[in-house]
Amino acid sequence: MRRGFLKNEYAKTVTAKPPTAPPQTKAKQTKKTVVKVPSESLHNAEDDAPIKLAMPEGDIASLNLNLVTLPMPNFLRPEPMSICLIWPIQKQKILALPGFPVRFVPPPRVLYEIKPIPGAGMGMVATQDIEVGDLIVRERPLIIMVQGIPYDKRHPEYARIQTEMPITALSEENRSAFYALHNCKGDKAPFPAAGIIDTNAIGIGALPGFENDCAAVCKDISRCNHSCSPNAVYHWHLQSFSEELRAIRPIAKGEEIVITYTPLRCPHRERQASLEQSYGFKCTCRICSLPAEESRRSDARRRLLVIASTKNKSGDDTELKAWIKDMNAPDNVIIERCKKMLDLMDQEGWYDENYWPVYFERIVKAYLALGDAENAKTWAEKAAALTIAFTGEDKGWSRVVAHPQDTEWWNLRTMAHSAEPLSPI
Ligand SMILES: C[S@@+](CC[C@H](N)C(=O)[O-])C[C@H]1O[C@@H](n2cnc3c(N)ncnc32)[C@H](O)[C@@H]1O
Repeated sequence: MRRGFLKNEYAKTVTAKPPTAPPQTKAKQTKKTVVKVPSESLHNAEDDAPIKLAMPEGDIASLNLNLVTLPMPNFLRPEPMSICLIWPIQKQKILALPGFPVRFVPPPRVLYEIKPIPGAGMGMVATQDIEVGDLIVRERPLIIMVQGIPYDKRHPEYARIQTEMPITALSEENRSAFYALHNCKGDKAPFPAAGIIDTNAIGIGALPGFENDCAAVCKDISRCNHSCSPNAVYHWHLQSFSEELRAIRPIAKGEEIVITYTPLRCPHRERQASLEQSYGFKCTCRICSLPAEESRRSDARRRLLVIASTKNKSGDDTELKAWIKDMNAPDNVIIERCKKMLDLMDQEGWYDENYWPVYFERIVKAYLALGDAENAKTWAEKAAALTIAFTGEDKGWSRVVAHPQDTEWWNLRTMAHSAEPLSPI
């Protein structure tokens, strides 16, 4: 589960496009700033086009990887650092990023503890109530490396030396923290560090300069256990060179903080097989513990969400625009349909970044088009919290909360209808 980090496209203002409006509204129009309702998929390509290096399959270790401390020790501003095993070009590109690095600021409050979880080793547990979007952890990873290095089959000895290099370079405290992490591969791993990396590494996507994904091992985030109804999600923030973990559902004090290790769109049986094979455990989360009939319903709900996502795309306003003009369509038709989809997500406890944004976007736009500021704000607030949870930024939702009347959707349906000629008596 890996997302690119997005540029804030929505912070900029644009000149108002005059809506189709009755004459009296037109007369009052002045040029004003229009607030945009965010409507972009949360997925995005990396800004920086990676350079393609000719890399023979399975021959990773023979190439010239460098051991680098990033962001770069600054003795005037001591901060945690990550030991990285990356290509020289990546180091150059990262250090050349404008404004890099953004200062590392730890979360204002400690919201969790790491403690034993029955049947699941250690895990992360909330020590306070946590709201959607709240920052739970911000961490500079212990180590970062190009994926696949420990398992270079053509040069197994060299692979071991390379993998252990960044671990050797860690401080004694961090090295102990690394070796204290769980190794679900046991003797099946070619060497212990490979098993620990395999069990705990988090995908952070490609770093600038090279197209292959990198993986990070973190002291605390790597302690999060799995659930098929996760209440938290992590994302990589390149500018501060840190991994953030945020809540995607309210988490009560004492509740375990859980993420997903596997694609949640897959049916129960496939999820179980993948977790067993890659992480050596049988998932007993709420969804995986459902009786057979209920479990089939859960699979069907997930399938429905996947199918619906192929038809409903963020930023596609065709349906909304047709509804705005259609006098015969009920006011709540789009809102109710979208709420049903969100209800399926609630039942599953599964908020997938590919699925929820489009429904929030449509609900907010529909309420705006109806001139219902209160409901538009309530839903835009929820969308802001979830967007922050997945990306660390609100992407412009807070502006919609603050200025619903200044959005380009405001009152569109109401105006379209009041502009209709009266039907003859
Ligand atoms: C990244 S580690 C998570 C932290 C780990 N529990 C520990 O003690 O350090 C992944 C391992 O945790 C265990 N684990 C994670 N989620 C689990 C779950 N839902 N049920 C049982 N074991 C789980 C498995 O042993 C898995 O290989």
